[in-house]
Amino acid sequence: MTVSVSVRQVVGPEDAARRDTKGLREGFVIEAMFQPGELNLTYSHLDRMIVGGIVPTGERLVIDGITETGTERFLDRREAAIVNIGGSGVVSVGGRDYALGFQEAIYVGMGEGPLGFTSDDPAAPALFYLLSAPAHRACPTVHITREMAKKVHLGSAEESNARTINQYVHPDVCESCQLLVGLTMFEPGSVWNTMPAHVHDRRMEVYLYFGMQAATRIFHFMGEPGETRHVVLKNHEAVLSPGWSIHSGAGTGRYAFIWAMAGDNMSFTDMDKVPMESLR
Ligand SMILES: O=C(O)C(=O)C[C@H](O)C(=O)CO
Ligand SMILES: [Zn+2]
Repeated sequence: MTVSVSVRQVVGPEDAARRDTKGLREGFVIEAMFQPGELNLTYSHLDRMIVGGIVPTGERLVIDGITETGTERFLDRREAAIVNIGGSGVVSVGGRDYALGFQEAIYVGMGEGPLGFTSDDPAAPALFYLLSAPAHRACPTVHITREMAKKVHLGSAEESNARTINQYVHPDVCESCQLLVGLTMFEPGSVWNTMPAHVHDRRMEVYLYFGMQAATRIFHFMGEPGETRHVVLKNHEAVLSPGWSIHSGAGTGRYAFIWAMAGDNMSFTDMDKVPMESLR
């Protein structure tokens, strides 16, 4: 079993504004993360967030150590959150097993590990989405159910953006050092996320779009408010968002997404709203 790790360097706003579609995708989009039997990680230099897709279909997949962190064990100086967006499965943390159903999550504190991943049914495998950021203290490992998530209702049918933000890793749900993770779901017919748009230079963010039909596409908007660009994303593609970039999308059909942030604070509402007149 191999853990594949690709590294993404930081792209600045002037560079991003000059890139063509291919260049934007190379800098920001994470494709083909979820592959049967594979454990694929992307190490982003945006707040050193690691983003991964893990699909166990046979032997247990394990993350113990990766050379990119320069530590003996993966979580020696990191925390992690794992959300299951597939069939039921088990995440083992230092030998303790946690059964994770669809849209259940686990927060894993610094110093824990190794992390093991199995699916209950290899024909309907678990799809484990992993996020990990540097940590400075050991917070307790917590199994987070859908019911435990803090719910925030936003938007309206008139604005095509009625949605519920489920906050999984959030100070009101469980302790963490800098990770914030949640899952946003839409009312039928609502297609817009995060519009009006915002930026938060204090925290990077990464979106994973999922729950889509094969032909559904997300037009994901990024860039500085006065220099917006878009990338077209399909099911299970993720997009990195630096602090200077808006991160908003519209889907051609039903979808949901997982957002995750790391940076200087854990205040979800600390965001700079972008007036519509500023968008170009
Ligand atoms: O639907 C939304 O709006 C979101 O989910 C927004 C993200 O949570 C976000 O951008 C937090 O900063
Ligand atoms: Zn945001």
